[in-house]
Amino acid sequence: MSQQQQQNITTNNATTTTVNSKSFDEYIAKDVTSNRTHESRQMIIKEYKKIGHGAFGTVVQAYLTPDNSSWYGPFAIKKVPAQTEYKSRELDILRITDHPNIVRLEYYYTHTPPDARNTLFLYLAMECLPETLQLEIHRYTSNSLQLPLKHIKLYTYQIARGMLYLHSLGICHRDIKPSNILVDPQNGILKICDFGSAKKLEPHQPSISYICSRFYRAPELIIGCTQYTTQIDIWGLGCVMGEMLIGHAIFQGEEPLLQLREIAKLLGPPDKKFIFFSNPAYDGPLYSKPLFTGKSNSKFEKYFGHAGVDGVDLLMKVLRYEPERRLSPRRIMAHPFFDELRQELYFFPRGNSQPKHLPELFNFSHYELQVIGPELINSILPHND
Ligand SMILES: Nc1ncnc2c1ncn2[C@@H]1O[C@H](COP(=O)(O)OP(=O)(O)OP(=O)(O)O)[C@@H](O)[C@H]1O
Repeated sequence: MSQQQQQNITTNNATTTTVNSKSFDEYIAKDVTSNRTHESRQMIIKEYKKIGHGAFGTVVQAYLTPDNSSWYGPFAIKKVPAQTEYKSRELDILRITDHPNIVRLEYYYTHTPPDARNTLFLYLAMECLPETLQLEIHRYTSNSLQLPLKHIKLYTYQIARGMLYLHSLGICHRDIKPSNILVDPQNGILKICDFGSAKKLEPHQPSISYICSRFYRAPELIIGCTQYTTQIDIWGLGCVMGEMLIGHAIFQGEEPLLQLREIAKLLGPPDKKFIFFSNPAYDGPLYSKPLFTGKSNSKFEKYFGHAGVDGVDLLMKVLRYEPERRLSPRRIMAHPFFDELRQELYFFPRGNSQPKHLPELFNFSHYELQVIGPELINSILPHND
């Protein structure tokens, strides 16, 4: 690379990164608002590379500069069509959330790209993590390997901690799946991302049931329930944990209604009462005849036995038809499956023969301590004996 092609960039971590300026797409945004100081100013945005795209927009890695000399980033910038009549829920939620396991919004702005025929876009500049959990799972399965159990514990615990925070604010993510979970496999940090489907659920207010990606949809959503709770995310957590254990999605329905059949293959047939209370008008297939002989416990043991007794126990307490019987996030965090994280401080990141310190898992804020409550805190915190 020639001297002219190179450009030194000082990131907000005060490190210097050399990037190939040829691949940059550059533009000026007039009102870039900092989510830390709430001040707005003009900035130059240099897009570096595309790192993801989904149903609602694209995500690029980019750097920001107010003066062409100090550079901030890299950020993951998500571009979505700006909703002019009503405000973006994703922006509203990201602006108020502040938690180690929730992706952090650093800046936001609107801008009309030259090729967009006057369409206004909203840009969300978030902290950038190197991978999604989907990619991390794929790395292991494509090499016929299993994700180490300690990594599964580390990731599941952090999903539950992120959910504890979100749910305490009444926010339901509504699209929990491995591609919406960001990880840094080298330090074990996990953050939940993509709040494009998230909503603050109000008691007794209906919400649409056609939400969440098919393989991760809770049974009450499949049945058409519109008065669901944040416990739909707990179902998603169970599906993600199961996927980390077996290397592929655990319930792979070929079409929406067949999804319930896949669930019945593991849990047994759903109870009539559960169907009625989820949606009295449901007229889809019931799968009321057992699809296997024997007990559901032995099915769990057969598929997830390598998670150990505690792992199977946790999964069975999370993947339950009745939402109110699924464990809450704080009870998940207190489950003995995570005792290893409370006892041993180190883990081996992928590809490392040297152990590394686990990320901070118990640095609870005053708010989190209140949400956890005095009766559970001792089961969650590590013991010094
Ligand atoms: N903060 C981030 N750091 C790194 N990569 C990210 C970040 N945010 C998003 N991505 C990447 O971009 C992808 C799409 O982001 P996101 O899920 O927010 O968009 P979406 O349009 O809602 O997608 P989908 O329709 O798949 O839910 C993610 O799966 C991930 O690969």
